[in-house]
Amino acid sequence: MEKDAKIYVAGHRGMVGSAIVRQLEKEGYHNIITRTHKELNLCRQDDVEEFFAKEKPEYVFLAAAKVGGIMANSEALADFMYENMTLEMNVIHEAWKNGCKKLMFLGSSCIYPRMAPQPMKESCLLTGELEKTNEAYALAKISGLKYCEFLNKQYGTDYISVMPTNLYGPNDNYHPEHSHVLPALIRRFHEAKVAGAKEVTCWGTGTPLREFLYVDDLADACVFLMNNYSGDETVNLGTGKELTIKELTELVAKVIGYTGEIKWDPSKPDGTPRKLLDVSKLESLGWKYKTELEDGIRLAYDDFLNNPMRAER
Ligand SMILES: NC(=O)C1=CN([C@@H]2O[C@H](COP(=O)(O)OP(=O)(O)OC[C@H]3O[C@@H](n4cnc5c(N)ncnc54)[C@H](OP(=O)(O)O)[C@@H]3O)[C@@H](O)[C@H]2O)C=CC1
Ligand SMILES: C[C@H]1O[C@H](OP(=O)(O)OP(=O)(O)OC[C@H]2O[C@@H](n3cnc4c(=O)[nH]c(N)nc43)[C@H](O)[C@@H]2O)[C@@H](O)[C@@H](O)C1=O
Repeated sequence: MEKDAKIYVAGHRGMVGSAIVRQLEKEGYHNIITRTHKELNLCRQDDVEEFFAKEKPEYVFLAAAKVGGIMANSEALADFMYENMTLEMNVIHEAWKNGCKKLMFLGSSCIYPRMAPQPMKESCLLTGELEKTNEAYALAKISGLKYCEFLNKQYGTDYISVMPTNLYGPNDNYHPEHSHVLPALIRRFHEAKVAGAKEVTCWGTGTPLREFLYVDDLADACVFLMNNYSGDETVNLGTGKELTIKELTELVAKVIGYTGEIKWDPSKPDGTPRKLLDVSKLESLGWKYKTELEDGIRLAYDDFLNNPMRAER
């Protein structure tokens, strides 16, 4: 991307979109265009058509999506499918119709089969059944990835997709029920510490394994790949390291300084038992994460403390 290229970051007020804007600005890109959800609802085809025809961005980072943790996903399967499928088709299609040179579509590691061999390689896509708690979201993300691939094949575009592991960091969603596990734990342990609570209850059994990438590292990887990768196959974005949810709760409690007991509520879903990305393709392209999990949790906790409004979203 040329430093004065017109770059549209969709979803710039979200955790990932805001990190991509920060990274682009840090690297000297100065012609970034954005629209809030209120200004442009990406599910509305006519509005998206009008926006692209007028603005004609040269590059697009598609980081807008309906996003949520395990409960949000499993309780609203229809909404997660409809909104994600609609908005990504609208954006990718209009980008192509209006001559966008390169587009990056962001998916998620939940696109891979529930029982995929671990660590999961990009090539295991569509080789088995999906995890039921996020089946709708995964199907929408697989469709977006495939639409990019099919445009490349049929029309010779250079549209790429990346599949990040579980992310966390500044501008995360700290909603107590709808968020992902890391922001949920930051909020719950902080509130327990402030209230002097003797115990905190977390969801599921604590046995599932997860991998976490700090969002500023993710944004660095996205800009790097936009400049250094072309291809139909997606690229996994992660650290290649995992821990159990129980170990994660202990780490968050340590960072926050909560010393009470941690209990488990097995009536809440565990989700996929293990979800570790094979990051050898990413590393062979020349990129590796920088932020270790404990350091990243400290940074995320600072963000939580300094952005009280964010905690209420
Ligand atoms: N968070 C994570 O752990 C992971 C995220 N990802 C991917 O990263 C991307 C961004 O996620 P993240 O930043 O966490 O999510 P956020 O919820 O923080 O941000 C999503 C953004 O998209 C906007 N948006 C949603 N629907 C629409 C719409 N119809 N029209 C216009 N804007 C819309 C939201 O605006 P508003 O808030 O106003 O609705 C918000 O700014 C997604 O593609 C997601 O799949 C992948 C793996 C893990
Ligand atoms: C990014 C990814 O995110 C989702 O998949 P997930 O990894 O299962 O998501 P999660 O972060 O919500 O949970 C991870 C684990 O943590 C446990 N857990 C404990 N206590 C809390 C808790 O308080 N909140 C939450 N949310 N989980 C908790 C929880 O029971 C589970 O075992 C999908 O949306 C999927 O579509 C997707 O892309």
